[in-house]
Order: sequence, then C-alpha cells, then structure tokens
Amino acid sequence: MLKLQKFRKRYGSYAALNIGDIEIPSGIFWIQGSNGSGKSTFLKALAGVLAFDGDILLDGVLSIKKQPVRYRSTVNFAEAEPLFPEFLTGTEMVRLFIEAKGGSPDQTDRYVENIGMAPHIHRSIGSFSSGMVKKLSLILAFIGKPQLILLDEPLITLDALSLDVLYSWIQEANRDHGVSFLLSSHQSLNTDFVKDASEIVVENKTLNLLNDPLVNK
Ligand SMILES: Nc1ncnc2c1ncn2[C@@H]1O[C@H](COP(=O)(O)OP(=O)(O)OP(=O)(O)O)[C@@H](O)[C@H]1O
Repeated sequence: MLKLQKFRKRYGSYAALNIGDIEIPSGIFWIQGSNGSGKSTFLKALAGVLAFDGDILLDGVLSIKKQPVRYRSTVNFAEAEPLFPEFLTGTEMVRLFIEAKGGSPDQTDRYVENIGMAPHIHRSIGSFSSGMVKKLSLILAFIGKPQLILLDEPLITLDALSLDVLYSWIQEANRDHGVSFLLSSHQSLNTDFVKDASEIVVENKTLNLLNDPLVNK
C-alpha cells in the first residue's frame, strides 16, 4: 500500500527519523512508540503536510512528491490536536471538506449524527469543547473516498460512546471499502472492534512492523 523510499526527516540539524526504504501493506496499523519517538512526524509526513527527504508512493505509483494533489485527495489525516479557524462553523468546515475531497452530504450527515455532533455542528468552532473539536476532525478524516486514513491520537478526549462509534467507522471503512488505517495511540486499542490490526513500533528513529494481528496476542 505504502512504499517509503530513502525516507528521512530532519528538523534543522536534528535527525528525527531515518527510515530508509520500507513497505507497509494494506490494513489497519496501530502505531506505538515512546514520547518523542517520531509518531506524529511520521504521520504528518505521510499526510503531505511536512517536508521530508526521499519519497512516499501509494500503491507503488502515486508519488507524494510528483503527484501531490492526487496523493492528498486520497489520503485523509486527523491531527492529534487539531486547529481550525474559530470563526467558521462546523457545518462550513464540513462543506469545505466535502468539496475538496469529493464527499457526499448524505455520507457526512450520517457521521455527524452517529457521533452526536448534530446538535453542535452549526455553531462556531470557537465555541466547541475539546471533545467536539476532536469529533469534527474525525468526521473530516472520513469524508470522500480515501484509500488511506491517518489518525494521530484519535482516542484522546473522546467519551466512551464516541470511541465505540469511531471503532465501528474504522471497521466498516476497512471491511466495505478496503480503506487502510495508520493510527497512533498511547492507549491500547479495543481488539473486539479492531480485530485485524497489526502494530508498527517507532523506535531508534525507524519503524518496526510487527505482523501478528493484535487479536492473536
Ligand atoms: N517542529 C519541530 N522542530 C524541531 N524538533 C521537532 C519538531 N517537531 C518535533 N520535533 C522533534 O522530533 C522528535 C519526534 O517528535 P514527534 O512529535 O514526532 O514525536 P511523537 O512520537 O509523536 O511524540 P508524543 O508521543 O510525545 O506525541 C522529537 O524529538 C521532537 O522533539
């Protein structure tokens, strides 16, 4: 699904990641690693919002460097601590993403309803609680027809009911539409929901793919 070529990320003179060449197959991956190991750096680079050395290919052909618009239209990303313009309403952000990602209003209404955002989505984002901002960012990450969804710390600030909703979205998108997921979390995933997830550990500035599905552990 993803092929990293000579991948390296530096912040000035500091080498944050030195991964080189690696392939990540399709599936659901739980990214783990200690604070500062490079999980967010990796996800931001994959999302195309952070410059890096080397290249990333989706399905062996779509290069993040050579076809950045096509690549980014098929890779969705929710940041760990999302920031949105406070003067916009949730509805306006959703409309923007539907237009940019080619999503359908029906699909999006269902997400808004399921995660309990229907009563709040019309308000300005500046008036949202941190959980509401998180829910909005997750809704936006599912809009359109993504091939890959990157979720940085998606579980933080979500209440128990919303966690179950998010797990069901992940399962459904993966099962019905073949969407792959890379999600970082310091919390353990609920393997009753995310049955086929595998682990990627970020350590020593590189990735270690553990191929056993979590459910077999
Ligand atoms: N903008 C930046 N400028 C300089 N160094 C940075 C920058 N962003 C991250 N780093 C450094 O890169 C390394 C990886 O940071 P990153 O945020 O990717 O880690 P993380 O695994 O997501 O951490 P956490 O679990 O604490 O969220 C850290 O050493 C961090 O200090």
